[in-house]
Amino acid sequence: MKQYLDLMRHVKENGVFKDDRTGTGTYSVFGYQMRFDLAEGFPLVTTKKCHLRSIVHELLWFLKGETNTRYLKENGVSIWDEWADDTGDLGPVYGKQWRSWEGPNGEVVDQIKDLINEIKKNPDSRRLVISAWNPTVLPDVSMSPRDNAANGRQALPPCHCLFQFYVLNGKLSCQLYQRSADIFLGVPFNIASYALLTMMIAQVCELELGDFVHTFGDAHLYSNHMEQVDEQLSRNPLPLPEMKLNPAITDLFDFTFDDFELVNYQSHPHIKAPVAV
Ligand SMILES: Nc1nc(=O)c2c([nH]1)NC[C@@H]1CN(c3ccc(C(=O)N[C@@H](CCC(=O)O)C(=O)O)cc3)CN21
Ligand SMILES: O=c1ccn([C@H]2C[C@H](O)[C@@H](COP(=O)(O)O)O2)c(=O)[nH]1
Repeated sequence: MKQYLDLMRHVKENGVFKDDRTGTGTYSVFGYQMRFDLAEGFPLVTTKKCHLRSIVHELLWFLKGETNTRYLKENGVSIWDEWADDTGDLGPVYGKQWRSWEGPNGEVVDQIKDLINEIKKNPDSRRLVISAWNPTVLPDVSMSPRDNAANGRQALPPCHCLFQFYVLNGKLSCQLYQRSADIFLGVPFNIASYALLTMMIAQVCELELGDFVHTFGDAHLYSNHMEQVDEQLSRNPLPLPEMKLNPAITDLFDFTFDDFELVNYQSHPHIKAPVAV
């Protein structure tokens, strides 16, 4: 995961102090790109121990089209709790936009289902795009995330907001545009999540693995993560683990937690950091 450490080092060395919505303060750069060849191993950060369980459950939760933290809580995942209202609602976040985007005339679009059909039917298409960015449901900035969720708006605007697939020589690649990136806490999750989604889609579309390309808008290090960043930069990356998917699954929506097996994950110890809310 040299790519991830290079990003961290780049922002530490070139980032400029910038205030942010949470009041924490960040060191920020605008625009950066990383590339991972998914055939070379599963891109899970090795310079700190990452909790793959949370990542897998969060992705399955998006794919179910759910936007309430109930499923996550039932599975011991608490990463979205700070933004949910008292009933666990987050408003129409990722799951809603991916699986049931509402159009102006009441039509409902299942972007993921349509994407799978299109990859199978028309792999050369340049329109294999999914957007979670829906301006009609963005939060009202005068309200807290919880109050927005309680009022039917997104608790937070999507950070990983647009992604595109690309098929060449029987290999599936994916590029994500992430408008805002918490490099220490969020990005290891985002890389692993999209790598996994690409592997799942490749399997059900009978394609080999290509690249995951990760493109950033505002890539930042929170000012209260700098000690953790120095610790992580002092560590050497270890060989990448391997991710095995249950080969019997042929429908994207049939994957469950037990269909994923991470093998040979060697990592340095976990590093704790506070999340900016
Ligand atoms: N400031 C901020 N950073 C984020 O990465 C982020 C948000 N806000 N808001 C929405 C989601 C929630 N995400 C989160 C939230 C918390 C962790 C976190 O605390 N991770 C810890 C513990 C992991 C676990 O419990 O499994 C870590 O060490 O990675 C990670 C991603 C990603 N997003
Ligand atoms: O998947 C995610 C979700 C969120 N983040 C980070 C990026 C920012 O630090 C915050 C969101 O705050 P905004 O003011 O809406 O940009 O969460 C992430 O890195 N990955």
